[in-house]
Amino acid sequence: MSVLLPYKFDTAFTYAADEPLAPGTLVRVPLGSRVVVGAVWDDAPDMAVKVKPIAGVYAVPPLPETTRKFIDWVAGYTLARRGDVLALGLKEQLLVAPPKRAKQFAFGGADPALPGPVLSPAQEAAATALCASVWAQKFEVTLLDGVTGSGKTEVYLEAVAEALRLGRQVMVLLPEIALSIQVLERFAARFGTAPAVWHSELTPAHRRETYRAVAEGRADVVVGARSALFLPFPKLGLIVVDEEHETAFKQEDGVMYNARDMAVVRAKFCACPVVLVSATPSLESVENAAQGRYRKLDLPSRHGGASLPKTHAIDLRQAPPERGKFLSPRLLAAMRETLERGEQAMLFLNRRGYAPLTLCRKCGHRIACPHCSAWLVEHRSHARLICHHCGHTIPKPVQCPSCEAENSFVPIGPGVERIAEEVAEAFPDTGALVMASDIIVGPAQAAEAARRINAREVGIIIGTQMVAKGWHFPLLTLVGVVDADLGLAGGDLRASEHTVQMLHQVAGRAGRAGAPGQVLLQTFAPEHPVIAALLSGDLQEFLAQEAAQRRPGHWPPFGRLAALIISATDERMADQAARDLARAAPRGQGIQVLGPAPAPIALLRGRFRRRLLLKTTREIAVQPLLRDWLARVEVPRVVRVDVDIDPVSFM
Ligand SMILES: Nc1ncnc2c1ncn2[C@@H]1O[C@H](COP(=O)(O)OP(=O)(O)OP(=O)(O)O)[C@@H](O)[C@H]1O
Ligand SMILES: [Zn+2]
Repeated sequence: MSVLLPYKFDTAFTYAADEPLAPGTLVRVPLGSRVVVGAVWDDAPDMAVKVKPIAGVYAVPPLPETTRKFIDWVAGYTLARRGDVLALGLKEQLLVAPPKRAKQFAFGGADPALPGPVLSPAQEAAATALCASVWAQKFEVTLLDGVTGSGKTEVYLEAVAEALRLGRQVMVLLPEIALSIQVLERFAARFGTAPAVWHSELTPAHRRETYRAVAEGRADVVVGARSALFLPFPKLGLIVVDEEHETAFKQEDGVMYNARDMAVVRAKFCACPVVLVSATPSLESVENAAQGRYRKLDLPSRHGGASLPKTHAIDLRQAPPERGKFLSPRLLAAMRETLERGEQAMLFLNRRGYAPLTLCRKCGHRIACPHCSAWLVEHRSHARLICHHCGHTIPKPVQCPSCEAENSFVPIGPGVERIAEEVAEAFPDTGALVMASDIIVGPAQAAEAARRINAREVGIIIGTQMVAKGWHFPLLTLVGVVDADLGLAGGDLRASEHTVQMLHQVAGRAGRAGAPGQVLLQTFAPEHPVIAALLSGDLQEFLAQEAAQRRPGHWPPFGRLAALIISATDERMADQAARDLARAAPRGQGIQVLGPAPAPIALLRGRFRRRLLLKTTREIAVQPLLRDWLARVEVPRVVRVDVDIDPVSFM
């Protein structure tokens, strides 16, 4: 009998059992001197080896065949070891039996018969189409593309209700579930009970109970982060990926997978529909819809007659802020008017901390991280300088290590904390709230932030990307983007696309209820295509331009891309390995290898990093090329080669 272990092995091991066990059965098996968890797998056992007996069987339902096939497929696609993929959903701690007296708590019981809102004709049409797919129980991908505030959530909740009526389970993936308190509340309101949740901040006991409830089919609606994909649903009937364009769906370490794409694969194995939802869909999904691979449903207007916010640029070359400040007079005036009307304003700056750079004003020395090619970022809330890549932190130095001047360090540029300081000076009587991932940590704090905003204790919200998505604050009518040009620099393939998506999403928080919204973009480049797209609101035209730029060079989604990241603590070894790999690179029609080049973050956590990119035309699969390539080059053990299929980040 072969058993796959959730550790760094690609192959399943062979064990003996007294009686045959069904594939997927979760077992305890000896491994060296330990006893570990494993899953009976579908591979043929290796008869040549002397086998040990299994040590025990867990009283948990076996991993369904759809889950096992999915795990094998993800490993094959991402070039990860199968054991590492299995480990994304199976951990020993999850299987510990619950204490005898533990209360069978609250899973399932979502009631699809409770009434939803009365849908508009456009919403109704989309909901009916989705419900028909759910009812048919066959694989189909739908892109639900609707403007911000058009009621996409209400529409997919109807599809969830349909799956529940059929007795099926539903998986809803959200990019940042720990912060998605408002979405969870809407599920609870719609179905009379809170959904099961799955994310990294659950307590071990909560995880264990949730795992069991999913495996036993008791958890009917699971709202989760990307790792929910690997839960052992026995009767999955619908997958929803909300905010499908979000880069947070890409796991960047360990098994590098894109949960949006893998959700489509998961649905295929389960023969169920999958719905990708966004107001700013990715070029990938738009192209898939254009090619007829995905069905597209549109919601062209906001619910209840609310209009989309008007967007204007503030040209900082003509109307700069006061010296040493970051908010222009026009933005400050708009904030004042908004507050006077009893409405709320939001300032967006995608930079945590107080200042991104700290510099000695005597000698120009900048404080960098010793382990990364990055500056340390000052966080006044923590009274420290912090590396955003590795977490290295020091108190702000009193003396410059370079010229020994005292108290000579000055902050350069703004982070959200510095904007909050400026807001406090300009609006001393208005409650302000900073929302950033190091300040609002976890679901409880997110809920408290939402409560304070809704209770009007807060007039001005200052936030990073955390505030961009999903939130619905009825009184919020003004969004000010402090630095709309941030994110455009750098050669990232999708820099423009991602900037448009993020800024359009944050703009979409304004004017969602009665009062009209307005968006002000502070920029030095109002003529830039990204800013122009935001001003016109014509995202289709923008994506068409993006497509026209990417198509000729076979850049995704018009070709395939994989990255090799070569890293070592010794810079020369990283260079040597990168050169060796480059020399052995695959060649041929439709294949191109770029690099090696130092990665944009050339030093990360003490490792020097080099990158190679493999780009092919669409009809060429990159996995066999990569397998063959990596097998032909011997790389010293101390050099790590990470393979990133469909890279999202180019850092
Ligand atoms: N038919 C309806 N009846 C009553 N309220 C509705 C209806 N449709 C939408 N709403 C309300 O309008 C608001 C916006 O809807 P929803 O959040 O579903 O939009 P969305 O398209 O998911 O937004 P976004 O992409 O900006 O997050 C919500 O408060 C929602 O409850
Ligand atoms: Zn660092």
